[in-house]
Amino acid sequence: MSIGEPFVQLNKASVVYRTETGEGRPVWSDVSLAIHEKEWIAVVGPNGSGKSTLAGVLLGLSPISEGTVARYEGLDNGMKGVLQLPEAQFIGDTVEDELNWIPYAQTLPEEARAAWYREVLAAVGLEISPSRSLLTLSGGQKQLFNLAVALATKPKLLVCDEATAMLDPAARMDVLAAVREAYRQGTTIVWITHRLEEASEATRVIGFGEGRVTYDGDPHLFFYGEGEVSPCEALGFDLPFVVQTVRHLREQGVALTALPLSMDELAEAISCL
Ligand SMILES: Nc1ncnc2c1ncn2[C@@H]1O[C@H](COP(=O)(O)OP(=O)(O)OP(=O)(O)O)[C@@H](O)[C@H]1O
Repeated sequence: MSIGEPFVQLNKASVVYRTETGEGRPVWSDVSLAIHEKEWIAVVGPNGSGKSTLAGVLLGLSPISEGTVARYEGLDNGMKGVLQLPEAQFIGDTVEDELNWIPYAQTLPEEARAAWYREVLAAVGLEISPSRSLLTLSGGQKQLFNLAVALATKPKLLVCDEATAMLDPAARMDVLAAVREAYRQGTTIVWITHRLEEASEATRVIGFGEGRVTYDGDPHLFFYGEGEVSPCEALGFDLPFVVQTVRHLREQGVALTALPLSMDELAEAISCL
């Protein structure tokens, strides 16, 4: 891979779905974007704005109607998706069946596998028996397991579509920790989410709305903006708690030198006052 060559590149891409009556319904059009190694991209936008469609296009599961999509050849099997219906992605019957499909599992001697299963499951905070039938897992457990399987393949590019949608707050923290660790180890992340606070660690935010990309750039600028209305608010979202707090502080005449996005960053900025 030459330096700067993107993993995936969309050029003037559009997606049109056919309706029941045969008409074309555009989801988004004229989308040009490139996903580079070492990025952590949060994709946000209202319901129906086409975020899952983007996931499908990136993963090569959905066709585009116009424009081009190019994928870096060296990605090979190094691209993984964690999609909204986890069970649709399972191929095995049990936890261990599913994990045994991963090529690395096949290099492990039988005696080493149990420890590896535990490690893979623990990465997302799952404590389930390897012999458990996948059908008996709860919705949240299926979602966690699907992510665990994707992470265990150590993908170069991981595309997650609402991977925390069914999770309780503690499990959500576990998932974010696991994704943070994968990112630290070199996995490029595309993170589609409705929870804006999950965009706080991203290196870039892409906002979808009104059938197009409305924002593509720095997360701080997305949330704080430059004018009265930030790009986040322009998409119809309430600002996350941390950003609202900074705004209130500003209104009280307290100006922070940093623009925090997470609670930890907010605490640090306040401690510097
Ligand atoms: N297979 C399909 N056939 C026809 N229309 C579709 C199909 N898949 C999605 N759509 C339509 O395309 C639009 C975008 O859907 P998509 O699921 O990509 O949005 P989204 O931003 O992920 O939404 P959400 O946040 O609700 O998950 C919606 O209007 C949806 O109804």
